[in-house]
Amino acid sequence: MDKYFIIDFDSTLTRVEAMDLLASISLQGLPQKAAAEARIKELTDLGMNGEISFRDSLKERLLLLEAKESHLPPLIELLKKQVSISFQRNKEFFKQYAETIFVISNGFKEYITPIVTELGIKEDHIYANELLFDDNGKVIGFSEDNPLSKDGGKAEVIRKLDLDGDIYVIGDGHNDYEIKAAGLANKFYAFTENVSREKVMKKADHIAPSLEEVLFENKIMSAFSYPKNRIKVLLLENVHPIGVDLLEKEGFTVEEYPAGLDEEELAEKIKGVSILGIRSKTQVTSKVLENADRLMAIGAFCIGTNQIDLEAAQERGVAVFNAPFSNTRSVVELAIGEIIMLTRNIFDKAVLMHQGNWDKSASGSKEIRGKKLGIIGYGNIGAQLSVVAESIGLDVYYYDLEEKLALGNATKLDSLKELLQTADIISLHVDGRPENKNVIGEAEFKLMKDGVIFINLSRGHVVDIPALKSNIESGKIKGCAVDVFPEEPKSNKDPFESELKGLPNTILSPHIGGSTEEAQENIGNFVPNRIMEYINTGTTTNSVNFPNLTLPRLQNAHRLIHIHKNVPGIIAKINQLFAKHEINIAGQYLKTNEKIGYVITDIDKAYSKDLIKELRAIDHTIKFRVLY
Ligand SMILES: NC(=O)C1=CN([C@@H]2O[C@H](COP(=O)(O)OP(=O)(O)OC[C@H]3O[C@@H](n4cnc5c(N)ncnc54)[C@H](O)[C@@H]3O)[C@@H](O)[C@H]2O)C=CC1
Ligand SMILES: O=C(O)CCC(=O)C(=O)O
Repeated sequence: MDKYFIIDFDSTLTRVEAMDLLASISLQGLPQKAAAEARIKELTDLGMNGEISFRDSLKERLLLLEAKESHLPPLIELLKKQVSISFQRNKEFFKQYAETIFVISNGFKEYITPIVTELGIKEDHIYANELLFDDNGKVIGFSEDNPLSKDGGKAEVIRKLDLDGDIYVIGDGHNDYEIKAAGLANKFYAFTENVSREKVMKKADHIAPSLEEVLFENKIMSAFSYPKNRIKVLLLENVHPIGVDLLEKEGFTVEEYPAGLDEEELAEKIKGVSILGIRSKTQVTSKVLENADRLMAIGAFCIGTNQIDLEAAQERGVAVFNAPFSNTRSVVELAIGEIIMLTRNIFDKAVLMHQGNWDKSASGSKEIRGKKLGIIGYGNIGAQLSVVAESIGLDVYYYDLEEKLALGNATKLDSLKELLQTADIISLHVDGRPENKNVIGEAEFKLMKDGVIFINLSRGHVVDIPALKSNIESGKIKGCAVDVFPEEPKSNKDPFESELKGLPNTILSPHIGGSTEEAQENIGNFVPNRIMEYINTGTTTNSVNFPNLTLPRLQNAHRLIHIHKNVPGIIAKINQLFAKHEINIAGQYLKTNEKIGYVITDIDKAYSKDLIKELRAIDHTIKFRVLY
């Protein structure tokens, strides 16, 4: 049985309403332009929602237009650039199915024909209204004999076509739904790539945010192996709008949530989600991952990834990406600011001022020049702090578990003990790995100099809080800044509880070391791009738990992505299957880590479904997907 596709033009095949564009051309320079354009838009929407008769709406709109034949060529040029993105992507579909695709529109043939024939749609498969012109080329009306100039016209055209097969209507308006309502179509797809009309969507059999959705539903090969709108993205903790926008523009279905979620909530919410975006608060535990039935990637919109069970994610074939440098500078600037504030007792003095007390004295206030800054954890933040601190006169010492290049004049120390005994100011920049729990506790505070300044902008659990509190109270620590806490509120609405509240010369901040507009914008750009590269090409550059592979763009081939446990012989098995199915390998890329193997194979276009089944069935396969 043949499948016929009836496609609407305005706001479906093109991203715009052609009449709106025509109005902006024909009314150019006329005093009534703004008012006429607004009324045309209003009439279009009323017509699309079925709230006024179509013929009335068309008549009134044409009258407002002041259009001439000479306005058509520029209109056509503009419309050519406005073909809907997913239609542009799927030109192959229009060529292959030319015999069964019809465009039926209440717009006008004069501009529709040049646009849709370019896509490969046959001229005699275009049904639309026709303009009438006077001798001077002015538009004076439309052919009223044409059924498409009145309500129910689309149904009438289809009835006359008498198509023998299943009929699928793709459109954004009420008049498209009417074809189904008249019993003339098997399915009505509400096409929402350009506009979403609530009333129309409610009546649709299926919502199609892109043409791929329709093609996928009908098992027709499309530009993407899987419609992007079926990829559900869950973004928690107020990810920057740039990030949300990028993922939406890619065609994914994005759900946002302003706060973090606890384990139970996330374990429920994660079902059906393909991409999860979090910041530092949300714990992605193995329990959450057990329920993650469709998860492909996690984006940590921050630096730290200790909140994610990276090993469990890896074992389930879920790639994790973060933004390793996007907020580094912001943390460093806060550390520098706090070092100066604490060394000068500004925080306590400011509190006194707000209470009406004037305490002008130099006692206990010092310059930072020449003071010894001890950095624990000389990674990206520690090293950047080292450079900036040195440039304003601090004498830098550092300790790291790993061998790190000393920048500038910084002095590397061989033990934590040595660093604690040396520094006047200690700033903690270790990562949040579990082994770092209470890396600074009572014993470590004891080793510090009396009157030390202590700063923790890394993770809350790396410092023993009761020990910190008693050392501030005793005066051993003269000034302290803490930005991160073992327990942090899930959202801005939840209360903040900590033993550190109310202590002298202690700056508490709500985990905002990386919260600058610049950093959040950087992160909002960086992480979605890594995720999209992974989804679209398989590239894992910058993944924190997957073998890093940078792949070439896929050209005229299928890309098969196989993630498996790293046991001997898997590659041999994969390649035996290609040989058995006489598949030509265009390129193969492999990388492993301790736990998993990541193999990408580009093959010629043709392959059988059996090959895919057999590849999936190889023992120790974790995940498999096809890209084209
Ligand atoms: N407060 C905030 O808003 C922010 C906090 N952070 C935290 O800062 C941490 C550090 O960030 P980066 O410097 O970019 O990470 P990084 O991974 O580049 O550096 C961490 C360094 O700490 C070292 N290290 C780990 N444990 C250690 C230990 N026990 N003793 C000595 N050295 C140790 C590592 O070898 C590494 O060189 C992040 O993991 C994150 O938890 C990051 C950004 C913003
Ligand atoms: O801004 C955030 O949510 C987290 C910042 C942070 O701690 C990080 O980048 O690791």
